[in-house]
Amino acid sequence: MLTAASKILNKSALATTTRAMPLFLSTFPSPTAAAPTVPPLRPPPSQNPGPHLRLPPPPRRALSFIAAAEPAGAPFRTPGRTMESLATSAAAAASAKVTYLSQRDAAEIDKQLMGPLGFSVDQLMELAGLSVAAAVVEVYKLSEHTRVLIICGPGNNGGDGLVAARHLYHFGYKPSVCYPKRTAKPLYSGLVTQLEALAIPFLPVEDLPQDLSGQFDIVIDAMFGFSFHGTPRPPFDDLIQRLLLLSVIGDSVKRLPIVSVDIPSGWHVEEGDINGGGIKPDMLVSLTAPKLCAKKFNGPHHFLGGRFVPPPILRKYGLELPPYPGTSMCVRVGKAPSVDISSLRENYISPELTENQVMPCPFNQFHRWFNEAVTAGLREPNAMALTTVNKAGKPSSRMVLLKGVDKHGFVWYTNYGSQKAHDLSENSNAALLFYWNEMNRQVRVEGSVQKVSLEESEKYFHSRPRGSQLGAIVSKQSTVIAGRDILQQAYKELEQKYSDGSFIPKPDYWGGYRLTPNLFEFWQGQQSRLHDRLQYKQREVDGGTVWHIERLSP
Ligand SMILES: NC(=O)C1=CN([C@@H]2O[C@H](COP(=O)(O)OP(=O)(O)OC[C@H]3O[C@@H](n4cnc5c(N)ncnc54)[C@H](OP(=O)(O)O)[C@@H]3O)[C@@H](O)[C@H]2O)[C@@H](O)CC1
Ligand SMILES: [K+]
Repeated sequence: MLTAASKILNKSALATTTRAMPLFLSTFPSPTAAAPTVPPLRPPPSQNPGPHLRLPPPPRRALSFIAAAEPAGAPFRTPGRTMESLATSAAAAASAKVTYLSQRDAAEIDKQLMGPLGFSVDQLMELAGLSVAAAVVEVYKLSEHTRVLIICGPGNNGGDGLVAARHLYHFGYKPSVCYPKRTAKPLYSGLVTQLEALAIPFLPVEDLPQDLSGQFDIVIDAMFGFSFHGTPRPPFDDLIQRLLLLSVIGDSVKRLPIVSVDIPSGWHVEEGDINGGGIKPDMLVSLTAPKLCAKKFNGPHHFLGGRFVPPPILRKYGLELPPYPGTSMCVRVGKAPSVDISSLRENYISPELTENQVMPCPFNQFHRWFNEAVTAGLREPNAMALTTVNKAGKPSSRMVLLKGVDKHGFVWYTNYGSQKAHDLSENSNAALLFYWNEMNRQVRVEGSVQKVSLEESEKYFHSRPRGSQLGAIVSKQSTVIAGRDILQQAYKELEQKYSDGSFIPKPDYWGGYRLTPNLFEFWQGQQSRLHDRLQYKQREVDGGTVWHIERLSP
C-alpha cells in the first residue's frame, strides 16, 4: 500500500540482489543533478472498516432481557468501544472508577452472557485466555520470562489457563501445563488436543519440583475462579502450598512471579485472603469485571480482560470499567507501579546484521528496512527526529514526518518561519534519526539540507487533506500565542472562507526540505549490548563517489 515513490523504490531495492560486500560500493549519483519531484511517501492507510455486519434479529428472550435492562437515561458508553490513543486511554484507565462484582453477580452475568446475550462458553473462554496471555506479555517480557507453568483447575478458570497456554506458545513463550483434574467435555478435550499438537508438555503434580523457581520464569494460577468455595481440596491444596512457598523464596524483585486468573486461587471470592495465609500473586487478571476480592489485591499489576461486555450488562449491573486502549485485549486497572528508570532495560533479540547481508547502497538498505517496518505494522514508521544546529552551534531536535525518499535525499515539509528553518538558513548541516522500537532498529542519516523546488512543495501541499492545508496556513510555527482558542478561531474563519471547496493556495511560508546524505548508520539491537552498527560513508574513488561500509563497536 505504499505510494508511487516507494513502489518505484521498492522495485529498485528488490532489483539489487544481496551479495558478498565488496570494500567499495555503488556509485552515488552527483548531488548537483536536478532533483526529481519526490512523490509522497505515506505509511499504509488504516484498514477499511469493511462492509457493515448485518445481525439477525435477536431472539425474543434477548429482547426481553435488553428491554428490562434499558434505563430511561443517557446513552451508555461501552468501555473500549472507541479507538482511543494510548495516551488518552492510559490516563483514563488510571483514574477510572471500577466496579467490583459479588460472587452471585459474577455467576449471573456468566449465565446472561451465555443465555440471552448469545455467547457460547468457548467464545468467552477464548477471549478470556487471550486477555490473560496479552496481559502477561505486557508485563513479563519474553526475553526474561520464557518458561511459563500454567496450573489449571477443573472448571472454566482452568479452561482460561489452557487457552492462555496456547496463545503464549504462539507469542514465543515456552509453556508447560499442569492439569491434574481433567474435565471430560469436548471443549476441554479439544483444548488439550490443541496443546498436545504444539508439543506443550503436560506435567503430573508428582513431577513438579517443590521449588518451582528453578524450572520456570512465571507461574499462571488458573486453578479456581469465581465458583470457588470452601478450602482447596487435593491435589490443589498441595499446588497452592508450592505457590505459597514462592513468596518466601527470593526477594520481591527476583521472585518467580505468580499471575492469577480472575481470582487468586484459594482466596474467598468476596472477602479475599481471609487469614492472610493465602497466595500473594504479583499480577491479577480480572475477567469481565473484578470480583470483590480484587479490592484486597495489593500486588503491582492488576489487569482487566474479557473485552466483550455488552451495554445491557453494563447497564443492568451499573458497571464502571476502565477503557481498553486501541485494539488491546487487556487494560491495567489503577496506576502502574513507579519504576526505577535506571532499571529499565530491554535485552534485544534480533537477527544479526552482517556486512554481507546489507545492501551495497544505503538508500536501498534504508528502503528494505523501511518496507519491513511498514510490513510489521509499526505506527508512523516515517516519523524521524530532525536535529538542526544554528550558527552559534546550539542544537535542537524535533520529530517530523518523512514524506519522500529517493537517491537524492530525504524530504519533509514544514513552515519556513519555524526554528528549524532559521537554523537551516544559518547552517545547512542536519541529522535525521529513525527509531523503530518494536524491531530494535535505528537509522541515523547525516547530510546537508536544501529547500525543495516550489513546484514540489505546491504539489505536495495540494495532495494533503484540506484540514491539513488550512492548519498549515493558520500556524505561524514556533511563534508564541496566547492560547489554543486563537488557533481554533483562525481555523474556523478559514474553514468558512473555503467552505465552497475552492482551491486553497499554499502560503509562501510553507514548503519542503531535502537532506542529501553523506552518512548513514544502521543499528540493530542485540543481546548483552553487543549491537550491530554498520556505517556507510562516502569516499572519492577515481573521480566518483562511492559508499564504504564500516562496522562500529557498539
Ligand atoms: N463471563 C464470565 O464470567 C467468564 C468466566 N470465565 C472464567 O470462568 C471462571 C468461573 O468458572 P467456573 O464457574 O467453571 O468455576 P471455577 O471457578 O473455574 O471452578 C469451579 C471448579 O472448581 C471446583 N472447586 C470449587 N471449590 C473447590 C475447592 N474448594 N476445592 C477443589 N475444587 C473446588 C468445582 O468443583 P465442585 O466444587 O463444583 O465439585 C469446579 O469443578 C471465571 O472465574 C473465569 O475464570 C471465562 O472463561 C469467560 C468469561
Ligand atoms: K485463579
